[in-house]
This record gives sequence, structure tokens and C-alpha cells, in this order.
Amino acid sequence: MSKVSSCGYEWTIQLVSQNSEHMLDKCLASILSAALAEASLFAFYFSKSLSIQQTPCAIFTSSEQWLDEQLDVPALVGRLNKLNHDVQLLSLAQMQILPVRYQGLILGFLAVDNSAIIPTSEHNVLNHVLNIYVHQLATLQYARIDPLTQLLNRQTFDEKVMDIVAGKEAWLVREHGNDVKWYIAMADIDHFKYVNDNHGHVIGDEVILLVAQLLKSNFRIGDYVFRYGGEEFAIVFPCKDEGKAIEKLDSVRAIIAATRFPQVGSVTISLGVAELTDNAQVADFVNRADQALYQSKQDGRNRVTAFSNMDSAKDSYQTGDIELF
Ligand SMILES: Nc1nc2c(ncn2[C@@H]2O[C@H](COP(=O)(O)OP(=O)(O)OP(=O)(O)O)[C@@H](O)[C@H]2O)c(=O)[nH]1
Repeated sequence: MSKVSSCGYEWTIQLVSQNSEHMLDKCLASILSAALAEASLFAFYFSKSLSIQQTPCAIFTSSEQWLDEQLDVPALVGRLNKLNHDVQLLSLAQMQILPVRYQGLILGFLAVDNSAIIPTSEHNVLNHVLNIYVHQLATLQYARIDPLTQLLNRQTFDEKVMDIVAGKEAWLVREHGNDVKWYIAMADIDHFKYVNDNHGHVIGDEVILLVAQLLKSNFRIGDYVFRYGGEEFAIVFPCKDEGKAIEKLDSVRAIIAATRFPQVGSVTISLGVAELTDNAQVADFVNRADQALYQSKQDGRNRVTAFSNMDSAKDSYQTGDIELF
């Protein structure tokens, strides 16, 4: 543990120079492995959505068995939340817990077994390292956010879809088993040009914002909602099967159609949906969902179309002559 005090500055520099979440996690893991070399077991739990609505999950652990047996994460977070904000270390019977706070909320913790007792002078440095991690994560996440809607932006979209196709969403398998599929939906506000032309761009922006909020609040926390372009959104979400995915999208479509938009009245969206399989490129998935969306527009708008139900579109997709917007 003596390494801790001498390396604080170096570790800070290492953490703030990471430019992806994945590399930031790896960097923190290697720092903690060096800092806690004398501890036989440790684990870092954190809520990456930076929200208390999501129970912190394991970012890395030195032994899953130890954790499964001893950590009741929701109970521990509840207990940490009741602590005074000045408390930086909680000593339990078999482990020491360093709470990780962001904007005053407990978003996670570092658990270290009692084989290495962390001296007061050193848990301050570890707390500092964990703080730098949280702030660097927040900085990386803000760069991925669309300023108008606070949704994930287009730049984040490709990376997230590639991660999902590569099977990097491990939490999902832990929670639902292997029989869950991912779907991509493209959603576009109907006749939006009319809104801009008749009410002006400021009201147009407000319509985009309200649609974004309705989309975000009607999908689950583990689903991804992106602002893909001006009045176009992409939603990437797991579902048991395509029927359920269409049902979900149609229920959100109906909620938007039933909402009264200030000044404008009613607004509808059209959607297209395709499954994310592991044998195509991100651009192919977007094309498929876009073709289905185009079909929804052709069929009269305010509806959901699944790419799998479009035989003619599949043919034209293969010959590459589909007309997209
Ligand atoms: N206010 C506002 N308007 C935008 C934004 N991005 C794109 N637009 C406008 O959105 C409109 C999109 O119109 P179109 O693509 O022609 O389609 P539409 O009128 O929505 O009709 P359909 O999609 O066929 O139902 C254009 O007038 C764009 O200028 C934005 O960020 N804010």
C-alpha cells in the first residue's frame, strides 16, 4: 500500500488522458491492482449511467465468488447513502468499503477485503483516484450527448451498435439469459417541415425536445435512445422477440400521438425496426430500419413497420436500388 501515496499524481494523469470508457475502466483496474497489491480480494461496483436509478454493477472484481457470497449491493448502497458525506471508509466485518460519490449521490463503491488494512493517509489517495475516474467518465459521457435533447448523439451510435453486435453488453445476459435479441428502430417526426414553416424553428426545436423526452422516458434505463439527425431518432433495445419489439415501439408511438404539444397540438412519428444480427455492418442495420421507416411513411405515417415483413424491400436492398428519403 505504500505505493499509493507516491503515485497519486501519476495516476491522476493516467486517468484524465483516457479517451474511451473502456480504456478508462482498464486504467482504473490497473491502478487499483497496483495500489491494492497486498489485498487478496477487491471489487469496484459502479452505476455507469451516473444515476441512482441503476443499481451499481461490477466493473471489475478480483474474485466473483467472494463477491457473490458476501455482497448485497442494494443493501450496501442503502447503508452508504445514510452515511455522513465526510465518511470516506466504512469498515465491515470482512471488508472495507470506500463509497464513490458523484454530485452528492452514492453511485458505487470499492470493496477491499480485510487482508490489507487501508491506512487513513492512503484511503484519501484512493478516494481521489476514484473521484478522478468518475469525473473523467462524466466528461466522456457529456461529449456523447446531444445538447438540445440530452440524448446520446450520432457519434456514439456506431460505437454502441458495434459493442452490442460484438456481445459486449454482458449485464444483459446476466439479467435475462442468452435468449434476448437486440433491435434497432429509426423514428422520424411526421410532417415536421410543416411545424417549422407554420410555427418557426424555436417551436420546432421544442417539439424535437418533447418527442425526445417521451422516447427516453418510455424506454428502460438499459435501452439506448439517440438523436440520429435533425428530427430523426434511433433506438437500440433488447427484446425477447420481434413481436414484442413491435408492440413496445407501437405503444410509444401511441403515447406520442396522444400527447398534446404546446402550440402545435398533435404530433406523430413513424418508425421502422430491424433486428441486430451478428452478420452485418452498422450501416446495413441502419439501412434496414430506414427502409422500414420509409415504408411506414409510404403507408400513411404514424405507424411501425418491421424490415422482416418487407419482402419487396429485401429484394431491392439486395440489388441496392432502394430509394431512401
Ligand atoms: N427546428 C428544427 N428543424 C429541423 C432540425 N433538423 C431538421 N429540421 C427540419 O426538419 C424538416 C424535415 O422535413 P422533411 O425531411 O422534408 O420531412 P417532414 O416534413 O418531416 O415529412 P415526412 O418525414 O415525410 O413526414 C426540415 O424542414 C428541416 O429543416 C432541427 O434541429 N430543428
